[in-house]
Amino acid sequence: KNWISFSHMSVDRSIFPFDSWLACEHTALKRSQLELNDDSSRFPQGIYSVRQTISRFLSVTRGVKCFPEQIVLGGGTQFLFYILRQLFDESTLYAMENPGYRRIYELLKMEQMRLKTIILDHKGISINLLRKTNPNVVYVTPSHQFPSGVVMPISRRIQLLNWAAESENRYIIEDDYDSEFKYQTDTIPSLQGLDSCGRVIYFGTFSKSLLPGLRLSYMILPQHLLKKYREKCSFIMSTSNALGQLTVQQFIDSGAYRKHIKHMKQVYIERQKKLIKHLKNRFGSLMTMHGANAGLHFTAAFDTRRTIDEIAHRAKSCKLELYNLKPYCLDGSYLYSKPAFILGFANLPLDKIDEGVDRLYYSIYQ
Ligand SMILES: Cc1ncc(COP(=O)(O)O)c(CN[C@H](CF)CCC(=O)O)c1O
Repeated sequence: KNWISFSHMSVDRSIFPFDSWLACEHTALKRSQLELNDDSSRFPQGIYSVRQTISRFLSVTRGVKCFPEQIVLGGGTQFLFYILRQLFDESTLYAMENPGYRRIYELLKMEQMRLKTIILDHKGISINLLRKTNPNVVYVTPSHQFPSGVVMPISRRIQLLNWAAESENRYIIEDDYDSEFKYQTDTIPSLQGLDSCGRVIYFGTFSKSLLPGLRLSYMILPQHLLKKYREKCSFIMSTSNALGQLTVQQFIDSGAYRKHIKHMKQVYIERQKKLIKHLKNRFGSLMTMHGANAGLHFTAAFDTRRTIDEIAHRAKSCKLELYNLKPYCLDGSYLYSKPAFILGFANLPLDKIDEGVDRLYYSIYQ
């Protein structure tokens, strides 16, 4: 039998419009030969006209307010984070959510940055603990907290912005990951769009809405950090390839992007609904779910005496690709009272859901 995947890592290539992507790449190649081979493609922030398209599209979809000049394109979120770090001095204290995005945690640790983790409550990062920790820079994922799936409500966003505005050297890094897919709640405006003091550094990526292999991500710097970036980092050449940038621009400007997101939402919402129905039928009160209001995964904790490792072993033996929350519990503390897992449905076709739930049941209870 074949593998069935609850992975949250990738998107479903079967619904990606490769034909229209190819047409956009063809147009980009024909139209933008200038940008492709002169030094504008090495511009550290990425091609200007691409940044104009992204700035327009973010203002419509996320209420982000920025000039193309404030956008820095890069080959991945981690790389942009690495660049951003150069703008702050060694004494900067960073804080991030726990559970949280381990790849950023490990990056800051590797750079020997001062780093504290802050646990969540049901509205996202705990404001009380944030005040106690008193960092200079706090990294949050408000759209669909990674990995717990909490959607940060407006009230908590305002509290966070007020915290940042209270003192000079305070910033919020808003990683707007997984912001394309909202279900029950309608779109909540970005922190960046609500910020009137220039304290929010906005991160975004095309890895979820297009393809992870594209490696095109972006950060938006407030004016005074942009000035510092240009003084310190403008010798670093662009790390996102020009053809990828120009193809994304064509894909967005032609309307194909909006159409693709709409299509993906329809497909994913149907899968999520069917998956949740089957899970509830099968597991009932043995399972508690969180974070299903948005994104391409939610989490589920199970009442069982089996350990996470035993469950992981059994899942593997029945060819079920299943990720648990242990790797995202930073600072070595497992934050859950029961075995908890990430249940992604981006790579789970409708006709595999039944079998997938059966294999999950086998892994945990049989
Ligand atoms: C919170 C968060 N911010 C950004 C990205 C995107 O980074 P990039 O493609 O480099 O732009 C991810 C990507 N997360 C992984 C892919 F889904 C899964 C988790 C894992 O890395 O283990 C992420 O979780």
